[in-house]
Amino acid sequence: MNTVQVETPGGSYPIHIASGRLDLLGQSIPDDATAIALVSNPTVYALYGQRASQALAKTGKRLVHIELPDGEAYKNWETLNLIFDGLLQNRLDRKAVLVALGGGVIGDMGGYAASSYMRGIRFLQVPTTLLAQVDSSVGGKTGINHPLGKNMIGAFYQPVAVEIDTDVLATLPGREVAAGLAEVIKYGLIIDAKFFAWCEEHVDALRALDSQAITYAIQRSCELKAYVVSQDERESGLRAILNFGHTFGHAIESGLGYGEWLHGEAVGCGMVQAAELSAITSGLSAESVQRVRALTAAIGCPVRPPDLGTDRWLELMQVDKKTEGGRLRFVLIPEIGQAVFESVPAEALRRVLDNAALPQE
Ligand SMILES: NC(=O)c1ccc[n+]([C@@H]2O[C@H](COP(=O)([O-])OP(=O)(O)OC[C@H]3O[C@@H](n4cnc5c(N)ncnc54)[C@H](O)[C@@H]3O)[C@@H](O)[C@H]2O)c1
Ligand SMILES: O=C(O)C(=O)C[C@@H](O)[C@H](O)[C@H](O)COP(=O)(O)O
Ligand SMILES: [Zn+2]
Repeated sequence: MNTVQVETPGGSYPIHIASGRLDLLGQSIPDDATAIALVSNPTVYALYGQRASQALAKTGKRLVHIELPDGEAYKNWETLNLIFDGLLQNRLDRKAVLVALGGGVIGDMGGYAASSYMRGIRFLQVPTTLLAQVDSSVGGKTGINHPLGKNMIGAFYQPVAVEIDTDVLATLPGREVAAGLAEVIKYGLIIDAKFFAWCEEHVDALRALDSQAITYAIQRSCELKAYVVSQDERESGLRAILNFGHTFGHAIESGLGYGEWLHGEAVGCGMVQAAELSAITSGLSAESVQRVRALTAAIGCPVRPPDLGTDRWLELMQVDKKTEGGRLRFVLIPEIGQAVFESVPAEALRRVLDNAALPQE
């Protein structure tokens, strides 16, 4: 088993990465827990609910299951309330532990519910998508979407542990694998050029979920994310680099309606746009932009942005949480493996967005 440790003011916890972790979930439930709420959706529960329940039942604690509808379109207030309904109807107290079993949608909503139920109960992240294993389960960003903007309501709230069972990726659709790989290559682009080059070399193995390659990619991603969030839990500086490609990506997600493009697909395309912007404003070479575009396409993500129209793009991006005093700010990469956080001249941004309006080839 590989273990990566996260150390933040809001909590320190292990990320366990191995085959078969699902059968050992009970080990991560604190001894003084009074009950366990297993939160998942019908897709994940049908595949892994029984195994997770059996492992949790070994603690001897009362176990209740709370089922949420599946999909990004349901990452909202109404669904969040279903979690509170389930916790209250089952009379779970302050010493209960919430277990989020699923992808990033379940993890973000489960974590946010845990942050505010009775002003905070403990929670365990059990990520079952590649994206959730390499990114969303780590670092304590929790929350829901608003029709006017992505992840607009939420809290920083750290789990007690992250349990990553690499076996569960076997049932993941190819499109979801591609979406997860987008966040993997993001780490290479912002902080580890050697890892980016490794991803280029191993792209076929990664797409095929080759066990050695994917386990290394998960571990390296978790190490890099743990390093960043341990430095800056609440995004007062460094952590913003994890948002590379997201100003464009979140605009795609909310502009098209949540769920049409997967989060990882939108981020993949957004990283290509952010690389183009970096070439105009921050000296990224044309060859490096081409490497970003080629690897994004090779993992199976779209590289051609949807034509939202430049004005609509600008309106959608304005909602970004990094905006200060109406001024948009971007994570840019002067070279692969290095990131800076800056505002850009309006003209440079327009050039990138106007490109998004070119006719399809
Ligand atoms: N908190 C963070 O730091 C952070 C980071 C990145 C992304 N996010 C958020 O995460 C969400 C995206 O997460 P996601 O990509 O995991 O999407 P998701 O949670 O919607 O899961 C994708 C699909 O895969 C299914 N699924 C899950 N595990 C499966 C498995 N093992 N086999 C088969 N199907 C499975 C799900 O039911 C769902 O239909 C977005 O809302 C995004 O904003 C948060
Ligand atoms: O953990 C972070 O910090 C990130 O930015 C990771 C992103 O991949 C993730 O999509 C996150 O949810 C975006 O956060 P937001 O604050 O831009 O909504
Ligand atoms: Zn993301």
